Amino acid sequence: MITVENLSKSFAGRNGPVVALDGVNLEVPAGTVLGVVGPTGAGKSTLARCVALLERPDSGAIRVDGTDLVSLDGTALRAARRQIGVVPQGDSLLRQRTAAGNVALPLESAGVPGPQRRNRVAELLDLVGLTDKAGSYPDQLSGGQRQRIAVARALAAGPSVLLADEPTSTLDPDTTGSVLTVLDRARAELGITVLVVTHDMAVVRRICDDVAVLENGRVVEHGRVLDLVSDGTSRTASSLLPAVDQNPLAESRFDRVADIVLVGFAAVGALLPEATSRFGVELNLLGGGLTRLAETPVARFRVGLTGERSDSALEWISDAGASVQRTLKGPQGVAA
Ligand SMILES: Nc1ncnc2c1ncn2[C@@H]1O[C@H](COP(=O)(O)OP(=O)(O)OP(=O)(O)O)[C@@H](O)[C@H]1O
Repeated sequence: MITVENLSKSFAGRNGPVVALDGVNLEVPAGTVLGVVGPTGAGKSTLARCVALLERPDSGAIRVDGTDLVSLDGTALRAARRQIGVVPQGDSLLRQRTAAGNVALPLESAGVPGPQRRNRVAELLDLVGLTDKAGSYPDQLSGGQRQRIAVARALAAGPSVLLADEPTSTLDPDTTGSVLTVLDRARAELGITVLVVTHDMAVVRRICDDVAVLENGRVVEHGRVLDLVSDGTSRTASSLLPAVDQNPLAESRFDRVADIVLVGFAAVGALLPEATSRFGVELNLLGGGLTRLAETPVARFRVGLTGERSDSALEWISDAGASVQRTLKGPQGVAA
């Protein structure tokens, strides 16, 4: 479990201090993945560097399993660092070492004896699916394979927390998938707590349980991904859900127009037709579609309803477990 309490950090800038983090509070439950997103300069990397103990915050606390890392120094700090594996931004492997040699590095530094080290490296290469690349040099690996080796190296010392700063930013969508699978396996098979900094909402969609949005050094939204997508006021929701094209002309033909979000719904296909027959309304799909958030199917549809009992139909859909967000009330276009 990682807890960040009131964390602040400024840097000296040409025109005075630059506030990178301004009273950040976050919690990452043990064995979950938190995605930290936000625009360029929001403070994401600074947060990751502070949690990795590569940067000292000006104030605040960073607790890993209850211990405040900020208050540590000397031997205690070195021991705490071993609890935190870091996948740095960009290409970070040593060119003159093989894949196995890169993974072995932290074990060599920790003085782990040869036979034990070899076993551990073999386990880690297996975890990231690159056993057959043990003897390859970084230049002989693809970008995605290099990142998977960087993840294996970050896991070598047996950390309880893994930090990954933009682990997929230089990769194409296919290769991104293989790196995300490895991060997901680290959480699922080793029970590691993962904090991943990213610009890419596909990373959040694929592996994150929770998401935190940083802007100007502050957390402006934080919560479970599956809760946020059902929250009509969430700014993260629209970038995670299937897009809906705006079509005011088509929408104006209906008595009611609503966005309906269904999370983990096995009967997505059945709910809307049932509302139609129960309430005698005409219900038309105007846009949206299906996606997956990690393993959970999620749908967002924009629907247009015509008929006297349109409101009752929407209420019934909501009672059945969907999030119903009214976007238009009546053909005159008065917002609800
Ligand atoms: N070492 C430093 N010295 C001076 N200013 C810094 C330093 N590191 C970060 N900053 C400033 O702190 C702010 C936050 O930077 P940070 O790199 O944490 O943002 P970010 O959200 O990770 O951005 P990006 O998405 O571009 O990586 C920015 O204004 C940045 O210029």
